[in-house]
Amino acid sequence: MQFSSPLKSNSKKVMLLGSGELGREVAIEAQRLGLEVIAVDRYPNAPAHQVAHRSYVVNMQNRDALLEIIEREKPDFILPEIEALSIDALIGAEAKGYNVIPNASAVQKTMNRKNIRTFAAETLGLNTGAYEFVTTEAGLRDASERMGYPCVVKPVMSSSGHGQSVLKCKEDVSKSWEIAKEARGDASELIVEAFVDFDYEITMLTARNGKETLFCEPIGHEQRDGDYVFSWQPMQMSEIAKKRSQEMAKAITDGLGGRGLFGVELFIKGDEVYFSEVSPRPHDTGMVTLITQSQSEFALHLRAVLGLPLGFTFYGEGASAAYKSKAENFKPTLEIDDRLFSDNSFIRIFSKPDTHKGRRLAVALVYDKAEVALKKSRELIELIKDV
Ligand SMILES: Nc1ncnc2c1ncn2[C@@H]1O[C@H](COP(=O)(O)OP(=O)(O)OP(=O)(O)O)[C@@H](O)[C@H]1O
Ligand SMILES: NCC(=O)N[C@@H]1O[C@H](COP(=O)([O-])[O-])[C@@H](O)[C@H]1O
Ligand SMILES: [Mg+2]
Repeated sequence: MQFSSPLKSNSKKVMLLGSGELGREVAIEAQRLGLEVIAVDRYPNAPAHQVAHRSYVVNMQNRDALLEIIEREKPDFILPEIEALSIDALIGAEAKGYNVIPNASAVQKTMNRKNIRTFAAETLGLNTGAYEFVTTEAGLRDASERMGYPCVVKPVMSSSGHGQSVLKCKEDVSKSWEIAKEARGDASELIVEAFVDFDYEITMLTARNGKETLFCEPIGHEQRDGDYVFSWQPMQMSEIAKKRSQEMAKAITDGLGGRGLFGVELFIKGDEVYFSEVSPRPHDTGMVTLITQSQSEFALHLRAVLGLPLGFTFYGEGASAAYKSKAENFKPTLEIDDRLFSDNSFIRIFSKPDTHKGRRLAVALVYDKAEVALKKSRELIELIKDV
């Protein structure tokens, strides 16, 4: 394959739609391969804006605004980095011959929990917990009665736990309805899921380059309020659960098609595997691969997109811990203890231009036996403070 220099008439261009911490790592890997990087997001000075050749600020849910930037830049690859995008723009771009990663239909399915759940469970026949969709508070009340308590309520379009709640009893219905409404606006739907009492949950990073499918070692993770706080790799699993997880990851990624890396989220109970959801792009819990693999999930994403070989070396076990802001701040400043800068631990700061309570600002990475690394990352993350 030929690799040109950026900013030339024959440059290869990648356009990131979403320029957060995950996009920033993709942008850095793209720069390393001589690609020209265009970073788009809804606010200025987003993390990937700061390392791209050019950046744009636009309402990415506006079809015309997004298509205008695509037509102006004519990227070789369009890499969706978040879910909240105008799908009409992506379908339109694909129809005009643009290469949307992994493809517009996969983006459309995965951005909406109803689409991906019915595709996985009903079209592909993958094992999931019970689920129903509702559009009214009365519908939610009835569905949760049928489902039993606890059950999990989520807007069909949301991520990082926004609008999500666990319904523990009948009396929680109104509260859950309100929580979901705040995050979803008023036009959408909710999924009511039976609570899966799993032993542990994993992300199976799965890359497809058009010729082969490659799996990373399973990543274990811990979530709080629907958002990741700790992840470690590898997650110790029985051989049978690991094999079933890979089979499920293969089935869902084959079903979605296209090239790129996917984060397949699975719940494991004993040897039983439940499909939860899938990101058609690098996954936040996969930031641990920045320290465990010769080719991180971000590097593998680009290799897959470009159709390059997917090999990599697993350097060794490790863990990651997300640092979330404690307060609103227009000048985010972190006080980080020297103990984070050790032989086998370090920190990546995302450089977000402003922050609010709960916004993820940095990740601590520890290279050690997974159990030890996780314990250490729990301690180290406490040594960071908002100033
Ligand atoms: N049906 C369920 N039973 C038990 N736990 C659940 C269920 N659904 C979600 N959870 C828990 O909540 C977490 C977040 O759920 P989910 O992945 O669906 O939300 P999300 O907002 O898409 O998160 P992200 O964007 O960070 O992946 C899961 O990783 C899991 O820990
Ligand atoms: N689980 C999805 C996920 O981790 N997405 C990552 O968070 C950014 C948004 O952060 P922000 O809300 O702080 O702008 C996204 O741009 C992406 O990098
Ligand atoms: Mg998830």
